[in-house]
Amino acid sequence: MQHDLFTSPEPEIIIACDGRATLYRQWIHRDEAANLFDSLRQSLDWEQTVLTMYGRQVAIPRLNAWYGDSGSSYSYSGAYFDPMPWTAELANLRERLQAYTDTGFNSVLANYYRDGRDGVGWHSDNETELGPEPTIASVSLGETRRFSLRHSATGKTVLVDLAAGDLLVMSGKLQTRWQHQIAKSRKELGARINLTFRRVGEKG
Ligand SMILES: O=C(O)CCC(=O)C(=O)O
Ligand SMILES: [Fe+2]
Repeated sequence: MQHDLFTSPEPEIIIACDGRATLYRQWIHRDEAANLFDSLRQSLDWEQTVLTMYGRQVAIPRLNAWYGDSGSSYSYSGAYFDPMPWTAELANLRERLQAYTDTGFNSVLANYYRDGRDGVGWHSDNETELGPEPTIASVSLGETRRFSLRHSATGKTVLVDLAAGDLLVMSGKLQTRWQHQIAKSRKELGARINLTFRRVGEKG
């Protein structure tokens, strides 16, 4: 059974004001996290998204892939994604996350940071399709990277290093009151995969 591949760590409350961020360190056991990283790196259909910004074509500094139920299409910084059907591994993770967080997820955005030069700039996951107070479950695999959260009104910043197997659950008003990023780094860093499970509303 898959059950012993997952742990039940004590939650660490990262943010409890103007939204919630809760960290479950090593939610996936180290060995299993390493296997999953290798497998997803090879099996997911990684794409280079190119956005049009101020009339120029800009390749975002990471690869990504979008999986989900059919109908859960999603726009992200002006790019449209139609999800690919769930792979067995992603479907299995979704099942575990749904049971663990008591939330329904219909899609997952996978990000692949090849090295320290890849990252994601300050943003909120506040697209209307996600609804006003989305619960987003973020699973990290591979290299440890620093995740920063910044409170929009006060500028208060909270830093958390996300390591292989860690689960971060963001909910409540977090996506309206806070922004987050994975800063680029000058350090020699290995590759990292992050999976953000989301619930996207059906579009009319
Ligand atoms: O890589 C991460 O930990 C965060 C990714 C993220 O913020 C996003 O996909 O919206
Ligand atoms: Fe995000």
